[in-house]
Amino acid sequence: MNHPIECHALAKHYGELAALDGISAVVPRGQVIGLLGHNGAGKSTLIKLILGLIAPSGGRLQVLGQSPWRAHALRRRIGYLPESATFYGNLSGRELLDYLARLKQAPRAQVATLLERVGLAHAADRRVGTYSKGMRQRLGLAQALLGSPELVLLDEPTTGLDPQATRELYRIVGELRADGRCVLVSSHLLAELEPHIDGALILRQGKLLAAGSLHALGEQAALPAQVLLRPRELAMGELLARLEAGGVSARPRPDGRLELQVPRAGKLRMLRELLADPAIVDLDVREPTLAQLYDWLGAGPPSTAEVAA
Ligand SMILES: Nc1ncnc2c1ncn2[C@@H]1O[C@H](COP(=O)(O)OP(=O)(O)OP(=O)(O)O)[C@@H](O)[C@H]1O
Repeated sequence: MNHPIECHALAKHYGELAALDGISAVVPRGQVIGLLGHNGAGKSTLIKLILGLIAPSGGRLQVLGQSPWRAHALRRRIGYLPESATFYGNLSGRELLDYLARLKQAPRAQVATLLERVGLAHAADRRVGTYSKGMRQRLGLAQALLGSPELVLLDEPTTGLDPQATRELYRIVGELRADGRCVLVSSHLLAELEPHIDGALILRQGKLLAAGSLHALGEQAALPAQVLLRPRELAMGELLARLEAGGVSARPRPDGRLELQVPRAGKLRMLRELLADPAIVDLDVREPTLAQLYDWLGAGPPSTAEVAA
């Protein structure tokens, strides 16, 4: 069966500039995939190509089994929340969704359900012009879900949302995944995004730097785990000396704990030894984060020399 998004050597040029430079990847059904990259890496260009708003300069792109360029009927099967959604402020939330449901040929009955789902039922009959930024973002999510799209594209979806609304948004994203939809989320907030995605597409200067499940990318990077130790009272010096004698370098932290970088290969053996050490009263293990993986891949912005080249 086709994947919701499949691209091969996909390219988009603006004159001399390769905004996308030969991207090959698939985005599977029933998964939430992070679309990551620094400013100007090519994320919005990829989203516009998927939506069929711009034509590729080369390569092949299939979205829900067809080429998206000028495929107007395909857009009804895709939900899209733009980075800063602007709405006609004189309509109420309900009127606006009613109007968009008609445009998208979505069942009008979905309007009330979606307003409820994004937590806007109480404000459904208020003018959108009176909505807060977070409320407008929720309305944007509701319009993206009209017509029960198979593919949902969310561009920086938590901009302007408070922590509770952010949790609610990711709860809905989780429901979409459970329902077999495919969700592509573009974001710079790696720590916020990490618990909610199955995998990532990481772009840098128009090229695909990495693609795959977070687990597979983590295995590939083989970054060390971070271990935090709390020594028994007055045992810090004794513990540090013992670790150093064993060839382990530890960094004392301002919170009174010791931080160790433990290579994946010897992790279990080292943890067993640490657990048996009477000078340690508490121990935390932290796996490498998406942000560390991102740095390891060198996904940051280009240097001045690269820009000049
Ligand atoms: N219409 C256009 N004409 C010329 N250059 C463009 C156009 N659209 C995008 N670009 C360039 O293509 C490159 C990729 O831009 P794009 O908007 O896809 O990046 P992005 O990863 O979405 O960045 P951001 O995180 O800032 O939104 C950038 O160098 C940008 O200046």
